[in-house]
Amino acid sequence: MDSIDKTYAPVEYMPLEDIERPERYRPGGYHPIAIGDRLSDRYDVVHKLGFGTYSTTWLARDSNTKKYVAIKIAIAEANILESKILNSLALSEPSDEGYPGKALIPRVLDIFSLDGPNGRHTCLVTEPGMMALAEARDASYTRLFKLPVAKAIAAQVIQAVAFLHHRGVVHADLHSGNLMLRLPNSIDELFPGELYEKYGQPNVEQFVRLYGKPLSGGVPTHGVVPISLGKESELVPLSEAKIFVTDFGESFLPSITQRHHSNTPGILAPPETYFMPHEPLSFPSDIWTLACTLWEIIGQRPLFEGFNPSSDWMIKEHVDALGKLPCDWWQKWDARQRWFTEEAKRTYEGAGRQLANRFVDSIQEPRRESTMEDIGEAEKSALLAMLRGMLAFKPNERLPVTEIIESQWMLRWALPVLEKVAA
Ligand SMILES: Nc1ncnc2c1ncn2[C@@H]1O[C@H](COP(=O)(O)OP(=O)(O)OP(=O)(O)O)[C@@H](O)[C@H]1O
Repeated sequence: MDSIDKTYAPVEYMPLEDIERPERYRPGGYHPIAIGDRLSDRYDVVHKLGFGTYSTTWLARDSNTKKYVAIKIAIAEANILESKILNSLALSEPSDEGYPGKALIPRVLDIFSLDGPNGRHTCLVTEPGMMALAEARDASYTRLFKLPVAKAIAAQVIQAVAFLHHRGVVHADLHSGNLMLRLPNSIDELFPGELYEKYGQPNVEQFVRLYGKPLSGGVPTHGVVPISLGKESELVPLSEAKIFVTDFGESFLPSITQRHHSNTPGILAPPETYFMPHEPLSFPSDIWTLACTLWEIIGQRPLFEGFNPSSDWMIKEHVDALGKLPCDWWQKWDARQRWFTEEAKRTYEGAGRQLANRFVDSIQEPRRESTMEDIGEAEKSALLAMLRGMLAFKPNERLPVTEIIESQWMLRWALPVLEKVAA
């Protein structure tokens, strides 16, 4: 979402695990919701699905259709471009033929506004997901998907990006927290009481203001821990390896909007954000982030690592994995001597991990240790060739998605598995 203040207010309330900070229920912030609320005369709030910087998302039962929906309630006065982009993607265009990725973008089922103590909030109604891929991995000890499941998911993410780029849209935040496993339709057969029996009653905790002060107006009395509808990543069967892409809050059309910054997590941001800050970002920036995200879907550890990393640390990661930067960028990078000689060799012997080592540490060994299928030699070459093409330093040298979708890895190893899911 564009131009929204991300700063956090000082701590005023007891923090609660897995619940949004109550400080963010303030004018211009979240809208207070309680389980059982009826929204827009139609949707009964049954549970909470999650929260982010710009919104809280609730599971509700649509009294008209008797189906469950996700209602994303934006912070007040937010400029919601997300619904405009989703609505335009939903329009039928003859050129969409041959883009299966269209089915992987959520349809906006309804949109309405809510007025409350913190302002006017746009509410976006879409299909509810089971859980984000990131959540399935976080719930798992191995942090791995079975290999066929990972391949089927990766193929769908590529198809989704192919459709978005075909329609002129850069997603701009393609991480595994924004890729959602689909819920089986059978969930709609459960009444809310049965849903609670299966997944547990909402876990509701009281918000407590520090120093015995009363809650500020606009803060709900209770917070709700999000429901867990899914399972650990390694338990996801191939039949459930169906996804959709969420959170178009960062998305933009390069033909209309000049975007120079990336709000995607630092470990996924492309190097042009550091070296070409005056050039607008475009489709290749999605391709870099897509490569990092495909790696995480197939492996156990991120491709590039860092905890709250500085840009210099990230560039060091890129050079370790992929080799020396193009000459002009190398000269521009003042911090290079902290880690490298002028030939881009590490100043400390043994330090630094190349792409091939990362492939072993992150993908092959963890898979073997978890007694899961690993990747054979021919597939490994095809996968690494595709990823290397996606990770070209200069954005204009990166593979476009039209070539990724036709890559050996996609055609020979990923799509055939995806076809089994559809069958
Ligand atoms: N359709 C959905 N089905 C299930 N859960 C959802 C859905 N949409 C959002 N969520 C949950 O809500 C969380 C926040 O949603 P989202 O990332 O879209 O919000 P945001 O405010 O734009 O956040 P940020 O930009 O900080 O990621 C997600 O991580 C997910 O857990």
